[in-house]
Amino acid sequence: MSTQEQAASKKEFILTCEGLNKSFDGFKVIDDLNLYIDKGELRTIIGPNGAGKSTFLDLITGRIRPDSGRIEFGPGEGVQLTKMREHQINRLGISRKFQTPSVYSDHTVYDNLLMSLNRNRGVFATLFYRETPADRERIDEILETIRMTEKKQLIAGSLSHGQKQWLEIGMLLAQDPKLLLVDEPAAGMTDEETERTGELLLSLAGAHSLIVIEHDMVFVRQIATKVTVLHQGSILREGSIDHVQSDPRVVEVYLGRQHEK
Ligand SMILES: Nc1ncnc2c1ncn2[C@@H]1O[C@H](COP(=O)(O)OP(=O)(O)OP(=O)(O)O)[C@@H](O)[C@H]1O
Repeated sequence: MSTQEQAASKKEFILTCEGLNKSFDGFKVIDDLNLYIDKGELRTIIGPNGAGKSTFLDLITGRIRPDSGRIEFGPGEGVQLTKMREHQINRLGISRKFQTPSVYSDHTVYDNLLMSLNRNRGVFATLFYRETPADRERIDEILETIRMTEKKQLIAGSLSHGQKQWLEIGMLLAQDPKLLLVDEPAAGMTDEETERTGELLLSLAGAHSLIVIEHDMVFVRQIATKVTVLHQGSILREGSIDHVQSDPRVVEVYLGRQHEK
């Protein structure tokens, strides 16, 4: 689809980024970026180190502000994110999962999910809160989604790296996000964990929209329907995994250099 066609069908997009720019100390990290994410889509973003992938997620979540450009969230006349604060953007339903898992190590898997479910109730209310049957049902549902029902009474600190990552994804799901931003989920995982993570992310698409940043091309192939290749802060190529993997420019600036790392 051309940029004009994309702009014309904007009503369907969960995220619309147009003319986005961001420099650090005069160095352009995001360069006139136009990027559109469909509602329910799982988009994978790849690209060399320093291409601006993490910066792009920072701009969406309000961690940093763009120098210029628009980021709209939601179909139709979306909400303009660029002037909002991080917690306001989070409350709209945009959640980010960083590379390192962050769970409450001394608590059980179940309690971690319960605490996430209660996050919006505030600390004081949470201290004295007893879960309702609806909460228990929701937690059971999430446990099933992340395939950790049998692990629910385990202390989170005793889980494997992969299990911690799935738990954290579950904790984000407890907040019912519309858009999930996931930073290198397969990093540090075994092949089996990587595959399960791919299955999990694929199962979330549709009901949620997802942007996944990843370097592991086996994993990208497993999850990717549409891949965006970011290079020097703008889109180098976009399309199916086969399309981008066979593109000489993508091979030149990224795939051909991966083994050098
Ligand atoms: N807060 C900051 N201040 C100054 N420079 C920054 C800041 N954040 C990022 N950069 C620079 O911006 C460029 C893009 O970084 P970014 O982390 O977005 O790349 P990336 O595509 O995520 O790379 P990687 O694959 O290595 O994570 C890099 O040159 C980085 O050093």
